[in-house]
Amino acid sequence: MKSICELARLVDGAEIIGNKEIEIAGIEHDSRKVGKGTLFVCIPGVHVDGHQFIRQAAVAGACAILTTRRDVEVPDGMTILLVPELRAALDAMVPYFYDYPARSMRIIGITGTNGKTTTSYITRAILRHAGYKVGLIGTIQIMMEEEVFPIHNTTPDVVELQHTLAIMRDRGMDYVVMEVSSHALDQDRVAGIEFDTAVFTNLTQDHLDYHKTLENYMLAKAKLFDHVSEPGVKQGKTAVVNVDDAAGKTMLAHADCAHLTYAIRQPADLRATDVHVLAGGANFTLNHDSFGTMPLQLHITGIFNVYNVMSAVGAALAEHVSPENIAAVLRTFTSVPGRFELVKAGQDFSIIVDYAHTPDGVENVLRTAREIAKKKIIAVFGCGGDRDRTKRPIMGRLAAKLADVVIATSDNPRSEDPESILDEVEAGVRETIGDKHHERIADRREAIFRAVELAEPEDLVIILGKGHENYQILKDGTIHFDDKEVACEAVAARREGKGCRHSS
Ligand SMILES: CC(=O)N[C@H]1[C@@H](OP(=O)(O)OP(=O)(O)OC[C@H]2O[C@@H](n3ccc(=O)[nH]c3=O)[C@H](O)[C@@H]2O)O[C@H](CO)[C@@H](O)[C@@H]1O[C@H](C)C(=O)N[C@@H](C)C(=O)N[C@H](CCC(=O)O)C(=O)O
Ligand SMILES: Nc1ncnc2c1ncn2[C@@H]1O[C@H](COP(=O)(O)OP(=O)(O)OP(=O)(O)O)[C@@H](O)[C@H]1O
Ligand SMILES: N[C@H](CCC[C@H](N)C(=O)O)C(=O)O
Ligand SMILES: [Mg+2]
Repeated sequence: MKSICELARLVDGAEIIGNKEIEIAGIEHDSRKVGKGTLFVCIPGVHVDGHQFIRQAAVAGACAILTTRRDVEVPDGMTILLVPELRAALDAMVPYFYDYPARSMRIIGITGTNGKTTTSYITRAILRHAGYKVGLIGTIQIMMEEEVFPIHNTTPDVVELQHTLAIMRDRGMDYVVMEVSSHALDQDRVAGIEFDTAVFTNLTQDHLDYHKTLENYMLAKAKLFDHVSEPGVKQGKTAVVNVDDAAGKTMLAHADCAHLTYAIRQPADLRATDVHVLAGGANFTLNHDSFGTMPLQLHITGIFNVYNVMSAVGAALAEHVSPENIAAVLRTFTSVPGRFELVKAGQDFSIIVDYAHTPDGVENVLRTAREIAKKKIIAVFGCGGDRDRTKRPIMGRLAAKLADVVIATSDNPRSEDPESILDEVEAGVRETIGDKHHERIADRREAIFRAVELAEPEDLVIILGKGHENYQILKDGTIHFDDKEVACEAVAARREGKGCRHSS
């Protein structure tokens, strides 16, 4: 509980209209989450204006609203906390409301186009093996030790994030490992968080719909390193940076703290040498002054995962985890849901489900697939709607170049027409295809069934873009959809000589 006056004092120019004596029991910007004594934050969003939900919030128990609009109408008895700028007000008030939870735990933030989720899972495993209680916040879910909670954004907004951190603190987490998306950095969702270790994985094209240029996108990522540089209550902060990536330099330039660099191709503090990518994993040697050399046989494969391992090891070293604990986890770590995940349904060919949804992701994953494939690669992939359109033909080109059979399909079309997305994907496919086998099937289920139907013994069917997702977002709503489930159904249907429509 905090008094509304306390909250108002945090914001220059704030004014309380109505009862000044009220106590605030919670802060929410979603009317559906409001309870008794809540301060309801009215956000004019992209889709709807939060001011429309004031009455609903009042019925649900909200005692006050936070707004920038003096002319707003509220039910009798409701207090208005009027501020000049909403985001700045939230950034000041919400961490204060929860007593700055991030100050009581060590926080590891991971940014970069690809590899954040994978790095976060490996880091979590290492820290837990070292005996710490770990919270995780990222694309797939929120975790507090073994307990799992749903999540809607990779990095939640400041209201949900601070609330989550407060619960983690109250449950005694020593560490929080969190993915920090470029949207979150641009929108200050991580305000009030003092990071102990900030990790940069890589920067390649994505989200140009939002950031417009790669430069803006890079500078948004660099804000994580501005955060880690800010003076605060924490000691011993470190920036862990991939210096094989050209943007690594920019991240380091923003990081006024200790640096721990990692690379395969460049000189760096932490290096992987003698890298061999195999079907079931990758063998390499890790080199760092603190332990000399560490020979490893990973159970996850692809050069990109060697980089993800180095990000996680860099974070663990920055947090002074012993090399023995690190090695023990790397030798046993098997998978991250939906990332290069093998689907075993008794078939005589391989099926892999992967979350590659950027040009770099598609390229990395298909190159890895090529290294391990015994026969043909049949790739099923699409591009999300309401997202960076410029990546569509590029992903089409890469799939056509690196797979033997391409089946272009829908990812999450969201509000867009699936066929128009496919037109843009196909433009890239056609440029590159030569005489390769190419099909276009908008229905993702049919596309997966078709790939399975086409597969011959020892082929590799690779289904890209949706990984762990168990839904598909269509214009008319969201349906249950799970690539792994559908792939298993397709194998079963093929065995029984049935088609796609018979087994749903
Ligand atoms: C562009 C963007 O960042 N949009 C975010 C924004 O949504 P919005 O502006 O559309 O909000 P809105 O739906 O119009 O709602 C406005 C207000 O009305 C409220 N409302 C709405 C309905 C209702 O019944 N009652 C109610 O009170 C909402 O809670 C909100 O406060 O505010 C929402 C609440 O915080 C976010 O969930 C939403 O993220 C959307 C879902 C999104 O897709 N974001 C993507 C682009 C994103 O942020 N992605 C990155 C990951 C990228 C990566 O890892 O590659 C991420 O961190 O997830
Ligand atoms: N280090 C990497 N470099 C390039 N591609 C990668 C890397 N790690 C993973 N990938 C590819 O990107 C996909 C997504 O990986 P992951 O979920 O770890 O990334 P992410 O950064 O969390 O993505 P998102 O931004 O959607 O949350 C993987 O399924 C794989 O295809
Ligand atoms: N964090 C990414 C995830 C993309 C996943 C892909 N399946 C899609 O829907 O485009 C985004 O929101 O752009
Ligand atoms: Mg992620």
